[in-house]
Amino acid sequence: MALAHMEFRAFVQALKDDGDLVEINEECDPNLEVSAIIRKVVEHDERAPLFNNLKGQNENGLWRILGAPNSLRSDQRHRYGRLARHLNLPPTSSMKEILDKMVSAKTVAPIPPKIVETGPCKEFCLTPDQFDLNQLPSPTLHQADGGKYVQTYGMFIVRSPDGKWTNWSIARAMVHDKNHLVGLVMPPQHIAVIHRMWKEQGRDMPYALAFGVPPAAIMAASMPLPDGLTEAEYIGSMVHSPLELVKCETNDLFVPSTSEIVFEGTCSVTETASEGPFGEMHGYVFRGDSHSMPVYTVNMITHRKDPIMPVSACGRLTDETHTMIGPLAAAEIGYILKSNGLPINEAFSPFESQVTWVALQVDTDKLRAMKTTAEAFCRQVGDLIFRGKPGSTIHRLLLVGDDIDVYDFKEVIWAFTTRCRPVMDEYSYEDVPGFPLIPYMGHGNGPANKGGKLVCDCLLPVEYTTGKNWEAADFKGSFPPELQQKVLDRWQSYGF
Ligand SMILES: Cc1cc2c3c(c1C)C(C)(C)C[C@@H](C(=O)Cc1ccccc1)N3c1c([nH]c(=O)[nH]c1=O)N2C[C@H](O)[C@H](O)[C@H](O)COP(=O)(O)O
Ligand SMILES: [K+]
Repeated sequence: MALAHMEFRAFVQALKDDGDLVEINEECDPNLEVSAIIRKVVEHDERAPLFNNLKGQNENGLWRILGAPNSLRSDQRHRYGRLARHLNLPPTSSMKEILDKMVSAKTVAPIPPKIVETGPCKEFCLTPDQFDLNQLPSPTLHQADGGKYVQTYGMFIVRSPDGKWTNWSIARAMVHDKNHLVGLVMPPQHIAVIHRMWKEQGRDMPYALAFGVPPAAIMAASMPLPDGLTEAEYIGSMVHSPLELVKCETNDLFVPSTSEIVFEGTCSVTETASEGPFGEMHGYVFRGDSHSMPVYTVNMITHRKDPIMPVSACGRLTDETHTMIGPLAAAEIGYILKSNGLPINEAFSPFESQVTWVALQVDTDKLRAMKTTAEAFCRQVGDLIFRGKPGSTIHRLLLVGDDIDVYDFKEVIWAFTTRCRPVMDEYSYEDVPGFPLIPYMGHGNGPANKGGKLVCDCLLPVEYTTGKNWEAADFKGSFPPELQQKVLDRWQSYGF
């Protein structure tokens, strides 16, 4: 058995070995029942459900469903265990260790993938006359959704017309008819950038949609890596070994050879259909919230025996749209700020902000050496992030001092509520792209796609000049270390 981060099926086995899997063998209905179970799981950080017996499975077991593939564990010591298993890290890894791993490949040479002749994903091949996406167990995830969102944790593979750039990303798609999907293709996402390139040439865009890819790959697919970067090479250097890819049957794209299921086809650059509404990552589904989006033709399905379809039933906390989209954007944002010489130690997107915020821990010694002002510094940070793609889903950047652990929301909200004077310490951005999925944008009072962003300065003025002039009125901040140690040593004997 391969390693969990390199093969999806090994990943599922690793969850089972961790006691982090519930195998449901009684028949479940992909119409809402499966998603209701997944929603209850992710709202309580329960074990991941593997649905082995779905209504609509075909004679070769196409398909089973793994719900909550990258959500949280209830045991605080293994809270991010499922994310860690995606990256071959110990299940006790912290979010910092996970995000550092995602950024680690930036400073090493890319390792190109290895092309292999065939692989498990080729065990079965179905032409359009042999499948009907409406008869297969495509799940309906929320009762108000506009369709069956079969694609929520698969990986789109698209390539620029000149062949130089192959992008891997997660973007949602729902069943349109027996062998068509309609999917969200939204600027500034790379799938939209590449789709535009094909549109300008008047040619439909070849795509592959691989489900149950190597977990390390799906993590990079969900990260806003630089334009032009081919994720396959990035992942290779991140895991220190080439990914094994196999050629599609109906186009020249390559997919991970151990993928559970592969849809191959072309994405129209002219034909659109109604996409949505969809129960989205900020926790809402608005009736009537549908838009014209490109139609994908499915020209072939290849798959393993008894394949597993991963499903992210997204919405309110805490599912893959929170554990991945925010944190991975924060990792890229932190990297951009550091590589521009700004004194940033850590970056994280708090789940409690519905991943609309990124908190940035500032190295205040280096900040003071800059002899800058709050306004100048905040504008420097805001201009770098809000005018770039990685910040596109983030609407608040919080600058906090070195005493604040950005991975702990209690710390972040304490600094925000006590050190950032509303309005005066906030620097607004109304002339930058906005994220329309956030309800106050897409269903609010202002333009859906523009503005509504802030840099919030949660550093007190002294932190820019002479340094912290306060002590925290708490156990660690207001008592001599030896007394703290004495109290800790005697805690039991006191009677606690
Ligand atoms: C982990 C996850 C991620 C996304 C999405 C979902 C999940 C589980 C689902 C499918 C559940 C929900 C869906 C969304 O509705 C959320 C969303 C997020 C960002 C932009 C639009 C929608 N979505 C998604 C997403 N990107 C989108 O372009 N339409 C999408 O449909 N993303 C984010 C996207 O993968 C990241 O932004 C990557 O950086 C994109 O790669 P690059 O373009 O940077 O190379
Ligand atoms: K990506």
